[in-house]
Amino acid sequence: MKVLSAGEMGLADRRSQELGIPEIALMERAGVGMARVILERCAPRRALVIAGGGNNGGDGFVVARELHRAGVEVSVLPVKEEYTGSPGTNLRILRNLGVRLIGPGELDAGLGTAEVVVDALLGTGVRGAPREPAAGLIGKMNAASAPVVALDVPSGVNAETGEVEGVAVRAGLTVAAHAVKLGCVISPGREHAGENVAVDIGVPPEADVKPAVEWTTAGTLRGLVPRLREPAHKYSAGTLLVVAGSRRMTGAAEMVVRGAQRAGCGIVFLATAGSAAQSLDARLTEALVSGVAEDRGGSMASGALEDILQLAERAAAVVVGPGIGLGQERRELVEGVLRGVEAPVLLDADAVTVLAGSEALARRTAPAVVTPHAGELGRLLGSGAREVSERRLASARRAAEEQGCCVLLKGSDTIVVEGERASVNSTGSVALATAGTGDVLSGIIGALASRGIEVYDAARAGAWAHGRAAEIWLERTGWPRESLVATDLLPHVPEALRELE
Ligand SMILES: NC(=O)C1=CN([C@@H]2O[C@H](COP(=O)(O)OP(=O)(O)OC[C@H]3O[C@@H](n4cnc5c(N)ncnc54)[C@H](O)[C@@H]3O)[C@@H](O)[C@H]2O)[C@@H](O)CC1
Ligand SMILES: [K+]
Repeated sequence: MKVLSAGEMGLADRRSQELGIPEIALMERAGVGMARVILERCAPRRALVIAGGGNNGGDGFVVARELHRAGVEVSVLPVKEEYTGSPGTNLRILRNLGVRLIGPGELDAGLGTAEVVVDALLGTGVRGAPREPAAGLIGKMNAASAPVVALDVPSGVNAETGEVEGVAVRAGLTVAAHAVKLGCVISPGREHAGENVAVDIGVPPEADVKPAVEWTTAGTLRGLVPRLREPAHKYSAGTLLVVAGSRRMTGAAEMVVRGAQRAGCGIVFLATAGSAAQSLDARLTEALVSGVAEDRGGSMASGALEDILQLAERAAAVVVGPGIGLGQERRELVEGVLRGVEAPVLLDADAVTVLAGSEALARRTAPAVVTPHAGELGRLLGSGAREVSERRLASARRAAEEQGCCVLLKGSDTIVVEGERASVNSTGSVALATAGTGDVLSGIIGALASRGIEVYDAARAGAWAHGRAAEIWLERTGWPRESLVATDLLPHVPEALRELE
């Protein structure tokens, strides 16, 4: 699957036209391809096409003609009085064919009988929140009982960013011209798009564009994760220090360690609160567990820093955060690790939260990666979870710039940003929305970093393998996705990583 931003698609389109391919030829191939997908997937007897005033509406007119040609009873609602250019030509053909054109007054009846509603209202040309009458039409489409297929982009979704400023169509399927639009793989646009499919519209390779934001697939990662080379001993295979857990939170530490072990770490050291060490040592037979100083609540104390830095000297990477708890002492501990550890450091969970307002991360020059979800990133940025959820790519970019580190923003669309580089992960499932999966992810990324992979690549490869492990679990068990628990991922991590060889 190819993913391009709206701007990149516009460039590919302009270049194609400069090479002499007429706009109407691109529109024709787009509409023909989109209609074929609709016929194959939905096989409707009656369809309603809602067409906007731009080229997205023009695609809709071609789709309507193709559905009509295939024997579907089609109604088309053109929102504008007068059409010119390629959309105008295609609307004229519909008139000549006697395809039923309806006005707003007949919309409810059309929606009531349609077996598919085709959203050709707004595409990549939308600017700002949908105005009337588009906004009202989007509401009607969302209230329809028939499935909605969006052409190119669900109307109202920003194809560049995935942001939704006002209302937006909720489609079951989005059929894009040439490439899936970036805004359809980034939340919340991703959820509005449903399944994404792209159809070929004849853009020649000479006109194509290399995307600035990578859609991370096995293909883009292949060869990145090295196989162990002989002779390997446990240290050469990657040593990782995990700083995690507290008296009341031992599971998080365990899952980070296990994730790292399955991702090929040669040896994992765990530094945890003294009172948690014994039980973790018993559970983690292959890890070297050290109990360090803790406060009265059973969380690691700032006085543990010296021991932790000593352990870190033997490690090629360090993961800090899961289950360590909050408060000033943890903040001092995390700041101390950022100051004192030269090896790549991954900060997750509580370690991200305690850094709100701290300058330790921004000051650090050695590699670092933070792996927050929207709430944690919202605290780090001081912008709040809602702002991050609504503007995910922009928020991740801002954090990466302000903190001068790699940022992995968790979500159905896991986004990884460092400097100018950005990527969106292609694997995963809603099954991952369960406790502890983030801990496993930290372990995987930490292990990859400990094996010498730079943090940006470790983060995107780790996210990919983590999502892929969930997919493999679903394929193998056939169980409902709600049933997945975080440790189910572990046996599938090696299989996922093997797909990258
Ligand atoms: N040029 C290309 O690369 C190709 C584009 N195609 C289609 O063309 C689309 C882009 O076409 P356009 O650039 O004409 O743009 P759109 O058709 O996406 O949108 C433009 C129309 O929306 C209206 N509009 C914009 N913002 C609005 C708002 N906030 N509220 C209400 N109305 C608003 C404009 O007045 C105009 O009528 C693509 O999404 C795709 O569907 C395809 O035909 C294939 C080739
Ligand atoms: K659309």
